[in-house]
Amino acid sequence: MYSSILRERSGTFTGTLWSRIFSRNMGGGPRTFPGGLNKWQWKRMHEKKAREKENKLLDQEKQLYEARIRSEIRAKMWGNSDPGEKPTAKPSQSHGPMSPREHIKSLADRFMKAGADDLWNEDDGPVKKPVDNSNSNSIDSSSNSPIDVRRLVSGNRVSTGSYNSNRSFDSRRSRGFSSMSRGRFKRNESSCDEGDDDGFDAKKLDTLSPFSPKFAGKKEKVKSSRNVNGVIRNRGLFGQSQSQRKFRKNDSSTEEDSEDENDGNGKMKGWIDLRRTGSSASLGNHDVKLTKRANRIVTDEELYPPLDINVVREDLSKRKSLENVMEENREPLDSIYSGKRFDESCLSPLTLKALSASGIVKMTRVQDATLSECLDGKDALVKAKTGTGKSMAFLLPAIETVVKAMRSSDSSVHRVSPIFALILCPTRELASQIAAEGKALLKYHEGIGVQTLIGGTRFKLDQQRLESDPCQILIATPGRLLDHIENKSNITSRLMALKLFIVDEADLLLDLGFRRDVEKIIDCLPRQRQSLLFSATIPKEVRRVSQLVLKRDHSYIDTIGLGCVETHDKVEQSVMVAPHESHFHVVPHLLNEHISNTADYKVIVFCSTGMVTSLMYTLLREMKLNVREIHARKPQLHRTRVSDEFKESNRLILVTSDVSARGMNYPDVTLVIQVGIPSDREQYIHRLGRTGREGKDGKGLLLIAPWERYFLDELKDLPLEPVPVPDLDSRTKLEVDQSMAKIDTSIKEAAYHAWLGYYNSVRETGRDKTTLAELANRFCYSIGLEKPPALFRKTAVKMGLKGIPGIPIRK
Ligand SMILES: Nc1ncnc2c1ncn2[C@@H]1O[C@H](COP(=O)(O)OP(=O)(O)OP(=O)(O)O)[C@@H](O)[C@H]1O
Repeated sequence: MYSSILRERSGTFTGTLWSRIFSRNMGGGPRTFPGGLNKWQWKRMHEKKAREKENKLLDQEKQLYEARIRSEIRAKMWGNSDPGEKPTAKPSQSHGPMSPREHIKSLADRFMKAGADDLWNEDDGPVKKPVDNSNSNSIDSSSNSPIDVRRLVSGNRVSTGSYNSNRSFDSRRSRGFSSMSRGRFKRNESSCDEGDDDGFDAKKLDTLSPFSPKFAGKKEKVKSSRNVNGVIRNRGLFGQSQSQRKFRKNDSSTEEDSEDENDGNGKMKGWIDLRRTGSSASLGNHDVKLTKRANRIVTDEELYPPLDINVVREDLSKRKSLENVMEENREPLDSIYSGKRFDESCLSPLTLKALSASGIVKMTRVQDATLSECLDGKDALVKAKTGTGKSMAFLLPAIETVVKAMRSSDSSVHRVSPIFALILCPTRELASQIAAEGKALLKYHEGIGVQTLIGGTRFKLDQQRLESDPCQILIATPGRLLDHIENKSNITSRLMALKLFIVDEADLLLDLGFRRDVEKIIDCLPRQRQSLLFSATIPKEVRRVSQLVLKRDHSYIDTIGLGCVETHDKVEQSVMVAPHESHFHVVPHLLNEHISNTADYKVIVFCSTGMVTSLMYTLLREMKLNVREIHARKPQLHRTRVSDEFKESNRLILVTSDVSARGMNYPDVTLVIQVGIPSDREQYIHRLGRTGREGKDGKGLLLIAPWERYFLDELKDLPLEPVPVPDLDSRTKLEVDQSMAKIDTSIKEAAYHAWLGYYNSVRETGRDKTTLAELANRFCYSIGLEKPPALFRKTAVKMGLKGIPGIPIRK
């Protein structure tokens, strides 16, 4: 479904993780998985297993840590750093720590080397020599004065003023561990080791032993044993000791700071800080030497250092909340959104501002899947379900292309103002709708304009409009654009600067009806351009002819996925098979039923042709239903007005032909009724797609005659439920008959001719002309005509109906 994003490049499928998983698991492979699981159950099962595994690993890590602490403490008790060795009575002099002076000198040497900046970390700072007040013989007690390592080793850097400690710390931090991994590292690295531990406080121990519950409650005891020698190994590198925090606050330490550290609990800090002055990388071998400290006596308290269970809890809760945040951001599998935000993309700030002004934050799956590819300038053929934001998916790259082109192009080079992005779409209403969306996205981009070139308006007015207003993005229907190209308006020269060519509803525009026009338009465009084709349906033939527009190495981005249904799960689909004669009775009945069950109803009724639409509209209007009509025979002004009205309102019925089937975004349509078979499977999907947009619910009903059943074969992979023909009460029947009787005969005759023309053009029904004539006659009687109206001879010849019984010809 949505989350399966398949990319095909030059015949090979590549792409995101999911596309790879699906291309492996789904593409040509089984649709169900062991245990009869479907792919989502299979995926969820594996995600759960991964989580469990991760938790198990964390537990193991804790246990290992505890074991390690215990074994090291045991070793200290025996006076040997290696738990496996025999206990020794005296500390080994050969492994004693180097003196602080030596240590600092080695650090200084290392830190002063060219390019050693990045060896500094936030722990580099004022340290002082630890005071040996117990049995340690390994520390040089002669030097008591505080030592600022940074000052010591980087005097010249400080004096030149080029060293910014804070900046250095931040950059270090940003390169370093995440807080979680730091935390975990801290636990692993902070083990007890031999060495001076004078002044070593319980807080330090807290961070050392976070796991074993038997250590809890020993804190007080430890406080009383501060004079016990002991160093926390590497703790200074990753732990958050008090002195570190203090140091971070004021990295150029004062004498006062140092004095504080010299007394009481601060005694050991000096030594710890000294150890903290370099990363393990910076310390190199010196660090190794330091860890091999003289043995010392370990008290009971130290043997069982207090476990701060709160630290563990905090760690775990942090981890949990992180998981929760991730879980929250994860979109449900049937959501149209991907979870990615627009501000994570590289759209220009003004576009982002416009998006957020419209309340648009998250990308839909198709936008997420295509945006980076489109912004990279690659050609793409994109397939995504209806109402999932394809228009925005191509408008955003169009805007960014214009922004880039305007930034780089010298306006004096162009004699005429250039059009950088051209969008072709099949209908006038769709062009206007895309233009409106484009204008909203261009709200903050001054000097960038979007214009339409659509039929039904005056040619001259088009030209004036194009010249007076800025227009770098042009949205056009093929016929009208071709008119302009062929009439040698300056559109051809303006198109020479074109960078991006987009074809919306690409399968329709590359189909025979439009292909000629599209080919002629392409001939006028520069060859060096990016091209994008979008549609909710892309049959195989269209993939083949897409080469007309796209480069050979284009991407194929399919957010629906191989083998997945192209319609929305949330849209209930049903089919009703009723005799043709009863269709004009059934439709009002269904509408009345829906209206009484749905407070805010909004219904679209699709009819096969404009004239049949007109007849249906007139009938429903006669029956006092709140109804509007749009079809190609209506003047453009009427079409625009009705389209806008239907967008804004509810409790309205729109009767329409296929002019409204594609792309039209009428929000919150509750029911789509298709009367008679659509021209093909794709058209069924697009008509149905007027409901259930933006992930909402919807209903669709296909009403066909028994002889149209063959068409269901084309939809057999879609979840269509057969529903019975309703019992029509005599009152409704009478009401329909009376209303039909009131309708002008010319409307009915036109409807008959249109009906005949439509079914004659459908391959399956047009083959057998005699049967077609019989069916047409039945239709004719069902709409209240006494006899079929005659055809013009020329028309009959064209349709292959001349001489067919039941088809009268005009004398
Ligand atoms: N990221 C987004 N967040 C919220 N709403 C969005 C987003 N992207 C698009 N929309 C809205 O979703 C609606 C449907 O979008 P659009 O008409 O582009 O769908 P479509 O995929 O082109 O449909 P069709 O296949 O019918 O042409 C529009 O109202 C649009 O403004």
